Amino acid sequence: MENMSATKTQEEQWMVQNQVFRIYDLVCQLPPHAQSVNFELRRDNHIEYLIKSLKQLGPNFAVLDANRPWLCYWIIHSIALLGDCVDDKLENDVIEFLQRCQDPNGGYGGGPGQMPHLATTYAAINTLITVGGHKSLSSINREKLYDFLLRMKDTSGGFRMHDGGEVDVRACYTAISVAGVLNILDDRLIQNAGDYIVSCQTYEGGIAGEPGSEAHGGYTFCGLAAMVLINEVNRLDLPALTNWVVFRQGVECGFQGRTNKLVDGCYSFWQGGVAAIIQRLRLVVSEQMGLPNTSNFDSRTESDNDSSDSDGDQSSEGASSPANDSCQPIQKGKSNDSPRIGVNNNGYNFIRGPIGMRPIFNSMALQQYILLCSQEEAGFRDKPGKRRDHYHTCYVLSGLSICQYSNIKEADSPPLPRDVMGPYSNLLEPVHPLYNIVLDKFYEAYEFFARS
Ligand SMILES: CC(C)=CCC/C(C)=C/CC/C(C)=C/COP(=O)(O)OP(=O)(O)O
Ligand SMILES: [Zn+2]
Repeated sequence: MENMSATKTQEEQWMVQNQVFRIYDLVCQLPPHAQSVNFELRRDNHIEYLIKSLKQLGPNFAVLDANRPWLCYWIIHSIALLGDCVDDKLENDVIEFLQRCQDPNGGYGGGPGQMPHLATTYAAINTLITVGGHKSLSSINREKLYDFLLRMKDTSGGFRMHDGGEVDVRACYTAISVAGVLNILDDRLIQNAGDYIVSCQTYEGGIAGEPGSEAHGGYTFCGLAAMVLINEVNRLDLPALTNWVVFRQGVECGFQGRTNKLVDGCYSFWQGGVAAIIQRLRLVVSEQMGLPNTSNFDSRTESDNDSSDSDGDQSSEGASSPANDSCQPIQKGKSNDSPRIGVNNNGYNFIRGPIGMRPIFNSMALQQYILLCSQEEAGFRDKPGKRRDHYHTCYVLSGLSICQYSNIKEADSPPLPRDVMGPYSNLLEPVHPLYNIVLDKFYEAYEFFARS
């Protein structure tokens, strides 16, 4: 990768970007007639739709034949985001069904007896963690899963989706994500994975599925989250990535997945999640831009009227910093020789530390798109004119949660009412942005797998 040492041009670029967002804030301000618009989240309807869907599927979850663990994840995660859970019988059905998808040699297939696949493995693990409890968490055969992950490891450093399958950034993320959350991530799995992901960052700044392809929000999320989990995020060109993602929010207020394409509700998470991760990487971003760490590019304007949000947290961003895990000296494109201290921290410090940066996207505008354009009477969709589905319900709700918590400065602090579009009762559960698992469930799994 070309030498990206900080130049004035980059600083200028950043300032232009901020300026664009000032203008964007104005454009997206609600017009006077919008006072009467109903921004309420139809929580009860969504829960009813989701639980009904799960019940209708029966204990075999028999639709989308090769994607049944995904269906479990989309529905169970959505219900958890909405602050609810399913009854014991349904929970049990889910655990036992996923048990039947678990391959004797590790990993989960799309249905019972199907070949294990990294995507359905990720969906199954995230579902079981979201269900939580001893039966669910102990149903995962971590030893065999580790063997499966190692078998999927490719000589390039990346991973294959399944035996004989394609190598891409999705595979890197799903492998690293499940290994991280189950506390089985080690140097053998990590080896050269960063090289592969770095080779997928494009001239636009986003990350593509494979080297030479087009940058896309889905893959950018996967690549960035994986690089944080393996402590190598400083090898990505983060100013370029930031620049790319901020310009993916369209005039419709939703996000697009790639340049010149239409906005779509599901990118509220894929791109919104990227933004949420970058907000926790302030030290690395400022180092890469050649700005002093005391640079105050997250300060609020006076009109925000929040003096507690001055830069007084600078020192606390040290040892316990979320960015600390990833903040070795910058070696873009190069492998880090230093030991990976904290690699088995698995995203815990990342989420616990203070958040160093204000949102880099227009969170209120995205919430408007979600509540007015993506929300149906029950369930969520890509855009008006499209039909609701469980995938969009899951990722639109995940994106809404990201928006609502995008202005908090500390994990566990509740958002201010002014940062939640519509009534405060719209507030969802927070998610861990590296895994897209509801935070409480992540903590439960973190403790469970730290012990076992
Ligand atoms: C964890 C995991 C498995 C992540 C998957 C990430 C993800 C959503 C990747 C997107 C793949 C892709 C190129 C979609 C383009 O679809 P399109 O051409 O229909 O849409 P577009 O016009 O919006 O680009
Ligand atoms: Zn979509």
